[in-house]
Amino acid sequence: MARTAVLGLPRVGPDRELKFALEAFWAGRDDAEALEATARELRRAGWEQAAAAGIDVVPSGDFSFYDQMLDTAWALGVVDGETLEDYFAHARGTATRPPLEMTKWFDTNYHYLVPELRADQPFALRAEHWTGPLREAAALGLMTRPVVIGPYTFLRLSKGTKPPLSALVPVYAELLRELAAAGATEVQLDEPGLALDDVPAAEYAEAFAELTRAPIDLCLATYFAPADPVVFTLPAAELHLDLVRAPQQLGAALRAVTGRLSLGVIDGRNVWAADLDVALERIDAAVAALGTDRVTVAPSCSLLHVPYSAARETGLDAEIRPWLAFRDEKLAELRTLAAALDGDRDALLAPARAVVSARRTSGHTNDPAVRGRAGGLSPADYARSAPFPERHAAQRARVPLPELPTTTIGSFPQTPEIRAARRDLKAGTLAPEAYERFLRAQIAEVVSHQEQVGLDVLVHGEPERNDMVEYFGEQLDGFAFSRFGWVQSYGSRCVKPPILYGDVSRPQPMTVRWWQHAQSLTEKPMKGMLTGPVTILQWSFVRDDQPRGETCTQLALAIQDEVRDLEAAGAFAIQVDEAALREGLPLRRADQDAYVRWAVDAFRLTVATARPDTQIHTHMCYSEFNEMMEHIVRLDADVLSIEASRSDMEVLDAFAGELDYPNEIGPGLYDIHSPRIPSVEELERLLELAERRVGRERLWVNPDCGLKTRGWAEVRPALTHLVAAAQRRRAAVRV
Ligand SMILES: Nc1nc2c(c(=O)[nH]1)N[C@@H](CNc1ccc(C(=O)N[C@@H](CCC(=O)N[C@@H](CCC(=O)N[C@@H](CCC(=O)O)C(=O)O)C(=O)O)C(=O)O)cc1)CN2
Ligand code: MET
Ligand SMILES: [Zn+2]
Repeated sequence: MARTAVLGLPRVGPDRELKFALEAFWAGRDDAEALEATARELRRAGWEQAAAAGIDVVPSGDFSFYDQMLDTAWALGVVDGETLEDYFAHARGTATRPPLEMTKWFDTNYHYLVPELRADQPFALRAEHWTGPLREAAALGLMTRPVVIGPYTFLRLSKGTKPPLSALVPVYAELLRELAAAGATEVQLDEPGLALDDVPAAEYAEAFAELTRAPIDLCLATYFAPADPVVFTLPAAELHLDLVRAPQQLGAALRAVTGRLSLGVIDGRNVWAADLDVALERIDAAVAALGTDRVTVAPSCSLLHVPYSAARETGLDAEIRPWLAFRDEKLAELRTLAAALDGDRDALLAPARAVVSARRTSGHTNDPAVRGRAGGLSPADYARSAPFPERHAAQRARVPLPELPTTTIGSFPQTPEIRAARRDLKAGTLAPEAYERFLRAQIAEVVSHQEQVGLDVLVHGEPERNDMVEYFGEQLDGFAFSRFGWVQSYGSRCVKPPILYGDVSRPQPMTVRWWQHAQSLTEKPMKGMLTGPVTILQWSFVRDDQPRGETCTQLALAIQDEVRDLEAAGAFAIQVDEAALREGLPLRRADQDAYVRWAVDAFRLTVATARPDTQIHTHMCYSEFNEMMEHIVRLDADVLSIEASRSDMEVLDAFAGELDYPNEIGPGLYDIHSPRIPSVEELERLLELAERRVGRERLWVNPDCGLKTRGWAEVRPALTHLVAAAQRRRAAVRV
């Protein structure tokens, strides 16, 4: 019999129990024992539910209080400490120590903490990080498979002067021996790093061979992209491949593997009920080549990236809900697939087939008006009507700004008061008119604060938005939104990605009335604030029945309608955030060009209709720009704000190099992810560095991202210092 396996489970809890337990612990409202108890309960529920769903191989050791990379660094002795407080200090920083850097986990919206290594890095194993949960599950009567981030992926995702792979082999070998001694018969080595370019194949093969000496089966798991072919030659007891992202690998794998093959046929990154016939075609091919005993049926990757239960979403359109599969439904799909291998296939598959065909033929997925508009686009529709120098002159003539204009990225603190008002609105205990009044008052406060501080280009603060993507998803046609569909973004922070199921259009203005209210309160220019098409696409669960580029064009046209309406209402500056542009980049170089082309085109299309004297801003965070400068140039935004604070303005080298980025640019002067308040002197120094790199004429002054996660106690002084630093630099001699 083919077996079923799961690579990892969601861990934040169906009602974000872990989030609330963490925040209670951090705030000192609960002790470590309470947090541990919540964690144990979440692990137990996850294991038991997976087992009850008929999953043969249930993972352990994938649970984390914050992040699995931090856990690995902790358990390998790369970061120090003893207590939970010590552990969280690495994640959140302390008064005296900054946290580890945080960045995107491959091309997902999950963030991991980046361990920093030294060439002579010592390692010291804390095997109990994995043996503990293994024994905990065993005590519940469940045999689990420990999940360990493999040595190559750990090394590749770390920073600093890295030791050679061979330096990690002894500590991993010791871990494998400990796991075997604790009763594990197999271990899942997660190596998504082997799905990136430039894998050192020979070095990896050598390290892997060394690890196979341990008395335990090694299940090597790759996902998110096609694995480097070296994996087919390794003596792994089992090899896992992501056949959703990279089905083309199957043929080569079937010819080459000597152990078991784990087929990632259920999408672990998206929420659609699977076409089980497509999955079975792959499973059948594997069974024919290897026999059932050597086949495992699994999701493509860990289920960390999907919510818990679609069945719970009773508020969804009754036509659409059956199209969805979250964790629970995916577990059931695995079970059905395994059963279908030697059961009555037609009977078993009938319900899933009905869903797939209903979705395919639904009127929801096909709006002729949207299709007509997208189909009628021509190259001229993707360009502003005047080149940057002309636009620049027209914009300065319309609104004179000082040198080094100051602004912010959009959001102001999402205070508990704001979140509570939204909760009360949803619960029906706050009337819509009262909520509206409350938000208008919030906006007035944000505007008055910015005037007091002396910023030049203001924002309304985004208090009406639960999230910069979800807010737009809720107002666009073609989207559904869940109630409980939370997915971990980092630490205790979660997002609820909207579900893009159909053709997208904008029935009515989404932000104009908030903008009008904000602008009515000030003489200063008020920026319109929109999320761009690529970021909406990237941070939503997106239909998989047409190319993402096509969906993105529809989004661009919908947001273009909003740009037009903001402009008509009188907005001088409109910001279209593309925070996720870089993150959407495919992992393999071979696929990157095509993506960047349509992604940049989508941005251009969104803002193309703006008049020359309308100033288009965009914002990007988490961006390594060096390898994509030409594309950033092609965005042709009038003003671009980017994250730069952590690198001492080094990012700006890319903008000052041979390309000589022509438009205006606002390097983020301080890191909003940290509660630290930057001093005037420090900001002034960074501004001077920036000036040296790109010149004063093109520079804007701003933080590196929105302020929504910060409190007012931090925001007030930080912005005051920012404006003071700009004033000092204006008065200083040009460098
Ligand atoms: N989609 C997306 N991806 C992104 C980012 C982003 O902003 N959005 N930024 C980066 C990641 N950064 C992030 C920064 C903050 C949060 C964040 O604050 N998330 C909130 C949830 C945001 C939200 O939707 N809030 C709802 C409130 C939902 C909620 O918790 N409601 C409570 C009640 C609220 C209360 O009483 O306090 C309930 O229902 O019980 C709202 O504002 O309306 C959280 O985890 O706490 C997430 C990601 C990259 N990826
Ligand atoms: C993650 S990018 C955030 C941009 C958004 N305008 C904000 O300020 O929150
Ligand atoms: Zn940002």
